[in-house]
Amino acid sequence: MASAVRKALNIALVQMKVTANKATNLQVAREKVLAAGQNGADVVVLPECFNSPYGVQHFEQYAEPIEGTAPGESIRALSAMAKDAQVYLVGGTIPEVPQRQLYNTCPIFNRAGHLLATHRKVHLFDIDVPGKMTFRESSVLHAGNHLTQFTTEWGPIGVGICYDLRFPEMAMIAARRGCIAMIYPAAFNITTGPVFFELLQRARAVDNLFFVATCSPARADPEAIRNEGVYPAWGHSSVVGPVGEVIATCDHEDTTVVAQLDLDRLDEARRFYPIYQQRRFDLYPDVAQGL
Ligand SMILES: NC(=O)CC(=O)C(=O)O
Repeated sequence: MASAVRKALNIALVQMKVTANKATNLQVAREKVLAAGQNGADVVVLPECFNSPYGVQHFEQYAEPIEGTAPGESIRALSAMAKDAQVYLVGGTIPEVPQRQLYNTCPIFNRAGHLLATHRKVHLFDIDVPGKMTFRESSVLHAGNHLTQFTTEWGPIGVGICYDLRFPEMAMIAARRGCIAMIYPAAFNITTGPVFFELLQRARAVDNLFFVATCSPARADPEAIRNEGVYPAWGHSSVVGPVGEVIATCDHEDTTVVAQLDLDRLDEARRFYPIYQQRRFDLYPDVAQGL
């Protein structure tokens, strides 16, 4: 008898504290990914910049190659974690240096530890909110040039990184290519996080009637933020369902958020609100490009 297709997948978001010590970050990530796998996770997500502090002054020092014959230590460690935990691993992001140019890149592994895909942050985080938050990723990073999806037994899943969440086109194209979810390793901050983070996740979910999951670093200690200029991550890693409902979330502490993505929820939302059939691409053909 053919085995029934499972209609739900378990996801775990590892909101870990990131330090200046790469080896410690890799070890902490490993422990948490293995624990998530033991607790039944199918897909585990790490935060944006999980192996290095988040800041343009740090990227070069922590950067590694991802693809090719000599991947860096973070990639070897992530591959082993995915294999040992038997999970799909959306491996947060690391600063990537394929040759001379730097990227902020998310590597994605299957349960055997094979690299399935990489997503290079497409929209770089360049903002200036005077006196609160100035960040200019483009001063050292190059932008990625492709949209990313990977295949699972539940359906394809799209991947973006943090600032990519602000661009609805990316999630919409993923949805129209059949994705059941978008996953974003992210590091919003205490200026933009309270205003935008949940709102953007709920917007992307309800725009497309699919799941959205984000994974942030935990917030550093207040003294390190005040005295050493450490990036003040917002935290609040979350899973949002197809009608914009927050299924699981947290504050800014070191924790793992778990949730079930029940595909019946997605089918039901699309039955109740048939926007996929009702779109009028004849009136907005420029948005129809990109498939
Ligand atoms: N860190 C980011 O890429 C994005 C962010 O913090 C924001 O959009 O706000």
